Amino acid sequence: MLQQPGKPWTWPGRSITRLTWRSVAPRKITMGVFDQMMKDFRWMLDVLDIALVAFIIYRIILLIKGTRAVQMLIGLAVLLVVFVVSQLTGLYTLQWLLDSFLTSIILVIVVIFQSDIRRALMHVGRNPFFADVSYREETQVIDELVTAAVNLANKKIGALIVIERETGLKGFLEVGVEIDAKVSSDLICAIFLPYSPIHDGALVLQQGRLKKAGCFLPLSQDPDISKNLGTRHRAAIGLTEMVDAVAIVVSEETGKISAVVGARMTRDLDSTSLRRILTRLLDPGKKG
Ligand SMILES: Nc1ncnc2c1ncn2[C@@H]1O[C@H](COP(=O)(O)OP(=O)(O)OP(=O)(O)O)[C@@H](O)[C@H]1O
Repeated sequence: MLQQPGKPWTWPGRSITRLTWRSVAPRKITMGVFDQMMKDFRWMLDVLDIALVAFIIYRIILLIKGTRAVQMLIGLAVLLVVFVVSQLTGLYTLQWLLDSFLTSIILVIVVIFQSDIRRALMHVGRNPFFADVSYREETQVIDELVTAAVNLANKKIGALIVIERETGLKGFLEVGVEIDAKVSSDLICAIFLPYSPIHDGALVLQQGRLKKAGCFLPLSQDPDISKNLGTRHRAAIGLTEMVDAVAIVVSEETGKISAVVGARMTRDLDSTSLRRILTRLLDPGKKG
């Protein structure tokens, strides 16, 4: 572009005025048509907008149903009601206090619900457990897991078995020992025998196979967990707070079998109830 003293900016051979008029005029017409279209179909966008927000709220409710997050949400709702009441009644100090708290509410929500948010975001990277396995093999895997858990429980041998579902477990497998074997109850029992060098830690299943043993999982920091539960159970809860995996825990102390998913533990299972839970959660026959 060139500029001579006292003259407008020019592109070689054209003045800016002409260039601007030519380019803007058709754009004005296009914008007019676009605006009109947006006005005509506004109701459609409104319906889409409401449907999307309803869907997001529905998914959030499904995600937090039955978790600690519900109690915290109720707590936040109570604070909101107190804030409105303090505004209506003119309780200025209380109003100021709650106002300062509620202005940073987004930050508070992110901190309180960090594990739920992490779990929801991780859901995006889908990686179904039975992606490359036939239906017959799928039910066989569940049978082998149930047999192993029952055998270990009968002998009061402690075990922690983690089954990956849609969320990848790669980040938790760094310290484990590679196995990559077909799922067999005998092999699972052998891994957890007290003299086995890899009996400590968790056995992890991925894509229908025994992938790694001796894996170290994050321990839950939840203060509400019963004091009777030690680190094996806490590790199962800790992992499932973060990912959608299923954990089977066999207690060395009591010989009881538990299944943990979404940080919720179902205790004292027998072979029938464990099979039912695994069949529901792993959903054999359904491909992702
Ligand atoms: N962070 C962890 N990740 C994986 N496995 C763990 C972890 N912490 C402990 N374990 C396993 O749990 C075992 C200790 O279990 P502990 O007795 O503390 O727990 P527990 O929940 O009381 O189980 P149990 O009822 O079997 O005694 C360890 O030997 C180890 O195999």
